[in-house]
Amino acid sequence: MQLELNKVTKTYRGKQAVTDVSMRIGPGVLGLLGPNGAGKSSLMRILSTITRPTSGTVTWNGTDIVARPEPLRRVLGYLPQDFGVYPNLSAREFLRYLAAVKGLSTRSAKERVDELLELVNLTDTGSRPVGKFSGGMRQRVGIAQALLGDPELLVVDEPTVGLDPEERMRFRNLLGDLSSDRIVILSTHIVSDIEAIADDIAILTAGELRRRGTPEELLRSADGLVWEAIVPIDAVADIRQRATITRTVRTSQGVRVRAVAHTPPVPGARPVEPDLEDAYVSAVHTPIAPAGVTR
Ligand SMILES: Nc1ncnc2c1ncn2[C@@H]1O[C@H](COP(=O)(O)OP(=O)(O)OP(=O)(O)O)[C@@H](O)[C@H]1O
Repeated sequence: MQLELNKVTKTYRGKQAVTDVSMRIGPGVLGLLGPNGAGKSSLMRILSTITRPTSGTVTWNGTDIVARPEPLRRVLGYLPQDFGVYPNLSAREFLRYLAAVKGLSTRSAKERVDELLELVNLTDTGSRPVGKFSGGMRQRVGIAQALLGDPELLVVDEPTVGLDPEERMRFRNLLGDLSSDRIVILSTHIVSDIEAIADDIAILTAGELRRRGTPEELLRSADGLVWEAIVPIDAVADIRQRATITRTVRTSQGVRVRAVAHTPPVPGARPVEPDLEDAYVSAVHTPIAPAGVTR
């Protein structure tokens, strides 16, 4: 089970959305992290064979997915960012309909849909119209439809947008559970979405792969770049000129500022251990990946 990208580039009318991305992806959860407009959806649409790369190649177990998309499509589950439902159908009807479109026989569709409703915890609400579902419930229908064919490759594009904190957590756990025997690629701009479940993280900015590694490797890449200081409130704007602020907390002595920078952003700032959020910010704001971090 291996997906390999080699110098993948996507250009829309002269504008580059993805530039020269090369990665080898194996089983487990790959968290694709990047700010809005970084090219995550474009990359995921390419991996899902919805869009072709402008140049570069993608292979699935050695087979080029542009020249021969079928082997990948047979084992692919895809939850797009703008997943649409038929609001008047129940979750059960909707999933059975999609199973029929996928070519499952009526009998196996019935069994598979019941199994999936159970897996995403919608058995009790499976007969209600999807239009009446909360965002989290709809996303769970989305995951169920992506799992209809028991995919080896599951691609989910920003699945936690619009979910409340509890739904986010449930959704993350579900994706984590699904990753044991398949490749799960999950895109997000929120570090905490992938922190607990991704053993492999790729950070994309302005179409380019800035970092790739395990959470530990990414943390190491931000070593020596994270600072904390307590400053008067009117000094915060000044720090912002010299560093990327990742957090501010008001305290009785002033504002505790946490910032990413190559040098102390104010005299007396103390170096602190990076967390994944710091590592992400430093990757986005540091143009060149240190040696050894890009796989
Ligand atoms: N079909 C398209 N036509 C023209 N430009 C596009 C198209 N799709 C994406 N883009 C542009 O390509 C760049 C990357 O967009 P993409 O949607 O891939 O990024 P993203 O990281 O998924 O961001 P978001 O989370 O905001 O969707 C953006 O500048 C976007 O405007």
